[in-house]
Amino acid sequence: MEVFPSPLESAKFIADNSKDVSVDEEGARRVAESLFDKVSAADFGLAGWKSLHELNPQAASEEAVDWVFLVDTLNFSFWSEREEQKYLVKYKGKTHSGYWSLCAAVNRALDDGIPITSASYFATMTLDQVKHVFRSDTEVPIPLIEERHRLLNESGTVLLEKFGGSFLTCVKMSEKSAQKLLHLVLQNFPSYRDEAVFEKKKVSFYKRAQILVADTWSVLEGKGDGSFDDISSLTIFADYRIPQVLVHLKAMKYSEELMKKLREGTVFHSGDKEEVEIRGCSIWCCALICKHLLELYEKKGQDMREKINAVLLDYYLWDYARDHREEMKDIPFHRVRCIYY
Ligand SMILES: Nc1nc2c(c(CN[C@H]3C=C[C@H](O)[C@@H]3O)cn2[C@@H]2O[C@H](COP(=O)(O)O)[C@@H](O)[C@H]2O)c(=O)[nH]1
Repeated sequence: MEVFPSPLESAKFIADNSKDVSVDEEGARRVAESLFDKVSAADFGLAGWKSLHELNPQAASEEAVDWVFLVDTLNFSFWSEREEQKYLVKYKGKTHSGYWSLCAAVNRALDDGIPITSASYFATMTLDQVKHVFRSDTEVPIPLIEERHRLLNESGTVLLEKFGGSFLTCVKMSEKSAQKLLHLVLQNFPSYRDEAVFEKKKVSFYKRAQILVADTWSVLEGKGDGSFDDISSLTIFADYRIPQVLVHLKAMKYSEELMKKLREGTVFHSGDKEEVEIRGCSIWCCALICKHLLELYEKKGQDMREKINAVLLDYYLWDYARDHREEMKDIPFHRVRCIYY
């Protein structure tokens, strides 16, 4: 497998050479200050993954780990061309959109007795079965349904052939190292190789691979096979919501030219210069926010390295973006239709 620089090294290189996106160091510092009191709250930590999100598995079982693998294999591209016409899934009396619509559809299937999280099932699912499981409660189908079908078959087959059908087997092979698990996923599951070329250099983001490791850490509550001693080595997950919230919080800025393209709803392609700059600067910006937060606590004699890392900062910012849609509506998100985020 080709060797790419890590997402953090890539992000530094991109931020140093970016033309249309800039990280505002002062803005990042102000965001860190505004989060100072929040990071010590209980739901900022690992426990929030379950306590704040009813659709996430509440157990820490092998089945819960398989749920995480299935969901993160499909955890991409929920945005719709028009806000008023989008894929929605009704589940237990609530209507879910975006990422949560995926989780709702998975839980709906499980309640209906469809073993959607079992590799032996999704490795050989037909397109029609995938369409049924992920059927929409509006006229708008889930985006990229054919790609989702291909990824289910591909990743289910690898899971059966190499890991006995259980992602927990893969986790155990990582020997409690987040980086080892990240690289096992990249080596064995091609759809997770989220890479690009920028200014003639190879760069990586590994959004789904890193969130898979992070969600595995979360579902196992940071204990046992999920007690990754190097979880802080992960970066945030470069999706299309984190950039939006960083610009909203004035920690990152777009050029007038880029803002114009985004406002016009321009659809970019994976690897486009604008997309790479947005994603790389987002990762670098959050690394700075984490650094400033740790320094603020250090000044008070507190070592918060167990409580503050890019994973928990990401979860917080992503949930913030979800809860502040209205206030953020003037900040456009970048549109790329792809299987990476
Ligand atoms: N950076 C980052 N990106 C994330 C997530 C999640 C789900 N994680 C939740 C589960 C447990 C945690 O507690 C989180 O609350 C989904 N996404 C991405 O967002 C986009 C969907 O957005 P919307 O259309 O608004 O639903 C899409 O690219 C999807 O891949 C995250 O956590 N971080």
